[in-house]
Amino acid sequence: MPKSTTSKLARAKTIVTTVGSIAATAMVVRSVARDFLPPEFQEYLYFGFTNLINKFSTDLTMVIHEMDGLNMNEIYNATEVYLASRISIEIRRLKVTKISNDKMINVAMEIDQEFIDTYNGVKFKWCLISKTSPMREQSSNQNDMIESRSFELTFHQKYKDLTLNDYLPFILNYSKTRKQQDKSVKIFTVDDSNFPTSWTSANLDHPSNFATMAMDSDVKENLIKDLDRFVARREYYRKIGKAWKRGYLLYGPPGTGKSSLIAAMANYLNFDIYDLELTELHDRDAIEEAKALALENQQLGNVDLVQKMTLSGFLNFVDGLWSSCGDERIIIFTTNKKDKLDPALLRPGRMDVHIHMSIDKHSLFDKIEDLIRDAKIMPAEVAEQLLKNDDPDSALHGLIELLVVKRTEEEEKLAAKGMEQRLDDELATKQNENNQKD
Ligand SMILES: Nc1ncnc2c1ncn2[C@@H]1O[C@H](COP(=O)(O)OP(=O)(O)OP(=O)(O)O)[C@@H](O)[C@H]1O
Repeated sequence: MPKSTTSKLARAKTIVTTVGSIAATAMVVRSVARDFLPPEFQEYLYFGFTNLINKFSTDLTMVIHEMDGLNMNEIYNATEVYLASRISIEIRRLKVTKISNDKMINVAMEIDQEFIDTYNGVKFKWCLISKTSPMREQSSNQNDMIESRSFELTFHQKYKDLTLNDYLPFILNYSKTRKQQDKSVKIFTVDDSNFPTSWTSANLDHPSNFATMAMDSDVKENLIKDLDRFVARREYYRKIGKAWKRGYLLYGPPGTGKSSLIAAMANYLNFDIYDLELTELHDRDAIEEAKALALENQQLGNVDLVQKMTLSGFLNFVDGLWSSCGDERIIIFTTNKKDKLDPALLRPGRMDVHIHMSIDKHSLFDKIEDLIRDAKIMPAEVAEQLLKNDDPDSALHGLIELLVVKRTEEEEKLAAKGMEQRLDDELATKQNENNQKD
């Protein structure tokens, strides 16, 4: 190897070793300082050190604190979610958690770990920092400490606009979509037994989905298309200046699947349900509070319609829900008696899609009813035949064929019996005649 190359390599090796040992020393100093120095002095050292480095650096660091006063910082939460999905094997320490309703194990960055993310070809360095300081105001005990966490985001200062206008909004959007995908669907009901009225929640865990719903296949297909169109149209609603909301009315006799369809829609969209039974809200205050709660939280609301409220009171209630700003909301009204509702309620804008949940019979049911009366068949044989085919029409046609066979067999049996009887009768008559002759 030429001498110059060897010396260059040696120099590079020295630089790498030096940088490595400086980094290692900094880590050791940082943890020793945390263990032995008072927090105020740690802070002083930390800022002195970062100021010194900043004088020579072209980097910019943004600090994203977990809390802004008493409020959670949305960017901090979003960053946690985003980094959890991006952190790779380069990270040596990870935080692993699972809270009871979570579907999966959550992995997150641990304190003092660093991660380099690349976005649009630009490198962004993330580090999770934790600081403790005495709880002076809130606690009487001088030794009580409070922990505050923050992410530090470091990048070349020329990318400040890209970071604020593209990278951070991208992280916010990503985390929102991710949370939506990972969460369990919940059902919230109003608890007005206490004051103030509040929502109580439970996991929906309803097995209903579009595959299990027995309803007209065209109506089902149109409903799925309508929901898909609605959730994809955020920008469209904004452009035309309309609140991003859609109203559905499910009507039909009790037990025809209205509640099941709501569960199927919630499971399909992964939306929470806020269930408002207006009969259970007895006084005006409770209704007003339920409305306020719905405005804050509602994503997919089910309102059971009753006739107890005045029309103007009800319109006020519905329009209040509609006029709230915020993200996508679907409100589903259910009733057993659509004809009793005022047309003002039914107009598009309040209830955009009307779905009749009925006990309509399949066109082949009458034929089956006729055949089954005459055919001698056991219920287990009917069930066995229906299970042979997934397609309802083919399954019913199969059953009809089986019933025809059974009926023919029965007719043949009866005919044979009839013939036997006739022969017996004829024989008996002949014997009688012979006896009389004798
Ligand atoms: N069309 C349907 N498809 C699938 N299951 C149905 C259907 N209709 C009724 N069911 C079944 O019948 C039961 C009662 O249905 P559901 O509670 O959804 O009816 P509903 O119309 O909401 O009744 P109500 O008006 O009394 O609240 C559920 O367990 C559901 O599984």
